[in-house]
Order: sequence, then structure tokens, then C-alpha cells
Amino acid sequence: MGETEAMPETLIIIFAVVLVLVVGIGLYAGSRKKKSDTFRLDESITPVLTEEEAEALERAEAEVAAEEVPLGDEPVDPQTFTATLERPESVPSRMERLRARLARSGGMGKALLAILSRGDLTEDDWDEIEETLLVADVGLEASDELMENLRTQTKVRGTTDPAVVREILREQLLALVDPSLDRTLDTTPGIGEDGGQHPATVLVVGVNGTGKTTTIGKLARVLVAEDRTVLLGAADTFRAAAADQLATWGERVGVDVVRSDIEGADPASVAFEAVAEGRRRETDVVIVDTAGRLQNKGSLMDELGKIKRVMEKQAPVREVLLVIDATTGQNAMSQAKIFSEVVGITGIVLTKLDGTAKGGIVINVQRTLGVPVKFVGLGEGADDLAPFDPEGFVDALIS
Ligand SMILES: Nc1nc2c(ncn2[C@@H]2O[C@H](COP(=O)(O)OP(=O)(O)OP(=O)(O)O)[C@@H](O)[C@H]2O)c(=O)[nH]1
Repeated sequence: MGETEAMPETLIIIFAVVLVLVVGIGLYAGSRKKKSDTFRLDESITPVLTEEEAEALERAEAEVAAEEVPLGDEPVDPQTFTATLERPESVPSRMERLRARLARSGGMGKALLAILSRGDLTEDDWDEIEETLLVADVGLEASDELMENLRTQTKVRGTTDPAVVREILREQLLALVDPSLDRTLDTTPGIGEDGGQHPATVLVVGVNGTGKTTTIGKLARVLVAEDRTVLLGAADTFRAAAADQLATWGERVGVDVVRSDIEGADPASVAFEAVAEGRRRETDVVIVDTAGRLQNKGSLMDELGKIKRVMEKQAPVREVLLVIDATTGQNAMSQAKIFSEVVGITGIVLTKLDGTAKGGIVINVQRTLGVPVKFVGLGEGADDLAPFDPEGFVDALIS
């Protein structure tokens, strides 16, 4: 009898233990899920296209489909980051630090100064000057022009005084770098036909590995420091890791990223979504990252052309920045030519100038493309991007 009375109590205890375990596991799983969701927007605020935007996407799809480049319809998620940010380095201090770093790579200027200071230059000396310029990637045409001007000026002034020689070289290099070019980045939002704010959109192109994603992160940081609102679009869908890398930068600089979780998703869809989301949020600047696989000029042209056209259904593309790795010399020059034929470039970002003594590529690329260098990358750090300053650049070369 005592045994049978004890049974329900045992059952109750077992039931209570199981209940506690089930509830405990449930709560733990719930908290884990929440944690991994913190970088995602809530379902309720995940942007859903408004009727107007859906129509715009439909029209864009129809127009692009008519060109036989079908748009994908992969889901695209904006990721929200709420990082606590440290203040970026101020521009003057950044410029000072970068100038010092650039001066260390000023092999060309120093070599030229040494030859020019010999006085009564022989043809061998001029050959040496030409070789120095070509080795520094100045390019044939610009080298010829510089030599011509140096010959004239050194004759006219007839001196080997190092200060005068330096001044002549400075003047001539500066003329080639062309301080009159407009190097500002157009990041002022516009007003659309609907009266709403359109973000200024920046499309970033270039071969993989040149530093596009890093440059976008650094640029976003500069814009955020200027109190601009920024949104990034991960239209490099070729590798999932590329979107992850952009997301990491987004987190680092406190800027949201629109991406697709599907590897190989249509880059144009992501770019379109990023601009649509920028319009919805009235973001000042939307910067779109792209893949730059160069295996075939035709497909590159299709892909970048389509991305640009689709973005323009939402807001005009203000800037197309071509990112070039300064350490790759002639190779960089041929890439630059292909990209400029494929998509109209408005500015050049020359990365990794910290890793080369061949500053001459600045002159060569500007002349070849007829487009100014707007930014230079001088390291992998978040503040290692500076607006290109012709005077500072030439001074650093010959200091
Ligand atoms: N030293 C130096 N390294 C840089 C600079 N800019 C970028 N890098 C490095 O170059 C490498 C490639 O940069 P990414 O930003 O991944 O290049 P990407 O063009 O986006 O390449 P994918 O991600 O393959 O499309 C990274 O290790 C960067 O840290 C720079 O100005 N100086």
C-alpha cells in the first residue's frame, strides 16, 4: 500500500525534473537564436519593397530582360550594425602620417634629383633619367614630355644648385600630376521626381584583390566621420566571403550592409536593393561593391553595365570609382583600360602606394584614362585612405 502511494509522488518528481529540463533547454536555445540574430533586422522591419519600388524593380527587370541579361530574384537582406565607434583620425593628421609614409616610397624623385644635380648632363645622364621614369611606371608619353621640359628648364636656368634643380623638378612633376583636376567625390544626395531624397550612389569596380572592399570600408568611415549616413551594397556575390568581408567592415565602421546570403546571387539585384533601401531610409550615400573577374571582357561588360543600369532606375550613379593596385605596374594599366572601356569611370583609387617606390603610376593612369586619382590607399588600417593631394604627393616624392 505504502509502495503504491509513493508511485505518484515519484512520477510527479520525474515530471517536474523533465519539465524543468525542457523549459531550460528551450530558454537556452531561444537565447542562442537571439544572439545569432543580432546583426539581422527583425522580420517585421526587413525591408519589403513598397508598391512603387516593386513596380520599379519590375520595370528594371523587364528592361534589362529585353537586353537579354536576366535579373535574379534572390532574397536580399540588409544587415544592421550598431557598433560603438571610436572617432576616426582627423584629416590633417591622417594626411601628415600618410605623407611621411609616401615619402618613404619616393624612390623616383630622389633618383631624378641626384642625376639632375650633376650639372652639364650628358646623353647618358638623360638616358638614365628616362630609365628611372619608365621603371617608376610614369609611362612613355609622360616620360618624354617630362624629359623635354626638364631639358628646356635646366638649360634656361643653367644651374646645378640643388634647391633650383629641386624646384624645377617639382614644377614639372606637378604639371604632369595636374592640380587643376577636380578630385572631389560627389556625395551630395539628390531629390527625385517623387520629391523624396535620393542617395548619392558610388559604384566601386576593379579586379579582385586590388582593395575594393577595404577602400569602401575606409571611405564609409570617412563619410560617417563627416556625419553622413551611409549604406553599403555587397554586389560582389561571386564569393560569399566577399560579402562577409564587407559586412565585417560595416560592423567596424557602424554602417549597414545590404547583401544576399546566396552565393552567386544576381549582383544587379543586390545593387538595386541597396539603392532602394537607401531611398527608403533617406540615406545620404550608398556605396556598392562589385566583383571584378576579368576572365572575359564581354561578361564583365554585361555584369557591370547591368549593375549600373539597374541602380540608375533608382537614383543616378554619381561616381564610378576604379580601384587599382599600384604595385602591379603595367598590369594595372591594362586592367584600367579595360574597365574604363566597360563602364564610365569618374575617379581612380590607387591602393597600396605604401608598398611601392613606383609613384609614377599616378601620372600614367590619369593620362591614360583622362580621369583624376581621387584617393590613395597607404596601408591596411581603417584610416589609411587619403584624398589625393597633388602638392603633397610631389613633395613626398622629392623629399
Ligand atoms: N598595404 C596595403 N594593403 C591594402 C591596401 N588596400 C587594401 N589592401 C589589402 O589588400 C588585400 C585585398 O583587399 P580587398 O579589399 O579584399 O580587395 P578586393 O578588391 O575587395 O578583393 P576581393 O575581396 O577578392 O574582391 C587585403 O589584404 C587588404 O588589406 C593599401 O592601401 N595598402
